[in-house]
Amino acid sequence: MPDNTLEIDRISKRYGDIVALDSVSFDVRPGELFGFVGSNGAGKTTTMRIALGVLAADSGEVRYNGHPINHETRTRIGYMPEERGLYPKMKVLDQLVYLAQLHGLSTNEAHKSAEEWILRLGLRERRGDEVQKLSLGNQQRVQLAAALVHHPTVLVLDEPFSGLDPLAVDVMSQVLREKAAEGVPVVFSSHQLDLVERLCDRVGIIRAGRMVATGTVDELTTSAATQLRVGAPHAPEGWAAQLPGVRVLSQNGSGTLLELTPEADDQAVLNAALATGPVTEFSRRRPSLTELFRSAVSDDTASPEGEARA
Ligand SMILES: Nc1ncnc2c1ncn2[C@@H]1O[C@H](COP(=O)(O)OP(=O)(O)OP(=O)(O)O)[C@@H](O)[C@H]1O
Repeated sequence: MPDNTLEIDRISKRYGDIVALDSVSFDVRPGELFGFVGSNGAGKTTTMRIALGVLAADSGEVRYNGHPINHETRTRIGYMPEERGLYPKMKVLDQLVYLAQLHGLSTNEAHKSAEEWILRLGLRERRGDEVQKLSLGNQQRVQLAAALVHHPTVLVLDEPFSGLDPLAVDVMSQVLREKAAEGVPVVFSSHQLDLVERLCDRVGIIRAGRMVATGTVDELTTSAATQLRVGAPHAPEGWAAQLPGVRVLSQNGSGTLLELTPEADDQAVLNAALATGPVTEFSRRRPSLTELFRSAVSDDTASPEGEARA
């Protein structure tokens, strides 16, 4: 798959007895924002470090533009490591210029790009400060600038939003959208699922080292079990419990929230509700990414590498 796609192809990694990754595969296409989500310890950082080439996989391959990642392609990746990787005693501008030059930019280009990102990320007042004297949020802005300063053609960002204030979240979101619009494949991990849902074109959910779902948020929520809210004020408790393919999620006051498998008959549910008296509400509701995530990471039957399922 050429055309600047980043391909993670069946990568596996063990740390001693711990299986950190078990045949993880997904693609990040040019111009796409891909959200990589999973619980603590699920394998996100390990995957991203392997994608960048700072950690070797036991098996599998990472390709960019159809070729295995090598030294040359590595310099074209903008990477934001989870553990952050700035020199604490170096000044912001000096640091960015140094990193840009390290990735092959000339002194002039490096200065120009560093100044541009300093302005863009609201760091003008801080450009002469040592990184260690900045607040954590500002250090993170510098870290983003460091990932972008050499004009990367791929972006791999490990939890770029953690610890940012709402304004910085907006700036970061805007920058990532712009990079994607320029045709850069962008993958980032995050625990902020509302943000991922809002921002990402596609999402991958990893659970205990295995991909359990990949797809657009729409695809994932459409293929998930449907939720149905039924307003039946006179319905006795447990009125829907025996209906085939139906699970009662909650019942209180006048409302019952049901989860329906694809085989369940919603008209049978409606008839059962009408048999109890008037029905004041009967509405389908798609689960949010957060709900989908909870069910994907807690569902023991989740099949690995399912496309558009959770
Ligand atoms: N250097 C290491 N040595 C041993 N085990 C490791 C090492 N690095 C990671 N692991 C283990 O590999 C698994 C995957 O860890 P990883 O850091 O990739 O998860 P993660 O999804 O990024 O988690 P988090 O959301 O907490 O950052 C975990 O069980 C972790 O304990």
